Amino acid sequence: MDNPCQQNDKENVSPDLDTKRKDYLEWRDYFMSVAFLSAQRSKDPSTQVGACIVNDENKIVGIGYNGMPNHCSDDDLPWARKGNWLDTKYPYVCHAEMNAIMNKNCSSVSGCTIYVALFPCNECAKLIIQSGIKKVIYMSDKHKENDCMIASRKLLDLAHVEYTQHIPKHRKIVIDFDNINARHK
Ligand SMILES: Nc1ccn([C@H]2C[C@H](O)[C@@H](COP(=O)(O)O)O2)c(=O)n1
Ligand SMILES: [Zn+2]
Repeated sequence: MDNPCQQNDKENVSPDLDTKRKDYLEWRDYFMSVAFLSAQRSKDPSTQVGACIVNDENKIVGIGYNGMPNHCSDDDLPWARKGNWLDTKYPYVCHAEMNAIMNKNCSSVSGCTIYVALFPCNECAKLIIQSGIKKVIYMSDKHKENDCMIASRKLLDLAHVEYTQHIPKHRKIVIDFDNINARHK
């Protein structure tokens, strides 16, 4: 007798639902996406950066984005890029890498990898080195020629911290809540 719960009618079996997915997110795209999702929390009007720290078991141990320090209202501090230095965001804003390291949910990030949207500046390179992070995976190196980035590479090289540009396998990753809601109705 046919079991009504068992989908054994060949015509009703969708090959896509019986076979392991092939287009799932591989680890690197996944962690870089987490960094980019975190960047969406940033209130910086011009550049939103996210960072995600991962241990050698592929577990996320820290996430951060660029923003003003804790207890310093981001309504009271400037977000400008130009003008008197003290009236710009630069002396105040905490970089994504710093926040990811400070937000760590384990005792140490030694030996971990940090995924970050932009190549780390020299100040973040120092934090990365001191925290024991061993690998930087970045998406963009658009300020490559700046002195800060030259200093950063010098420090990372001396400290034997590897850095690699991420080449995504998935060209586009979309979270479409409307579509998700429609499919779950
Ligand atoms: N690796 C980086 C590079 C930059 N940031 C932050 C710092 C600022 O909030 C913003 C850069 O501003 P811009 O000069 O492009 O207006 O991005 C970071 O968190 N991590
Ligand atoms: Zn930085």
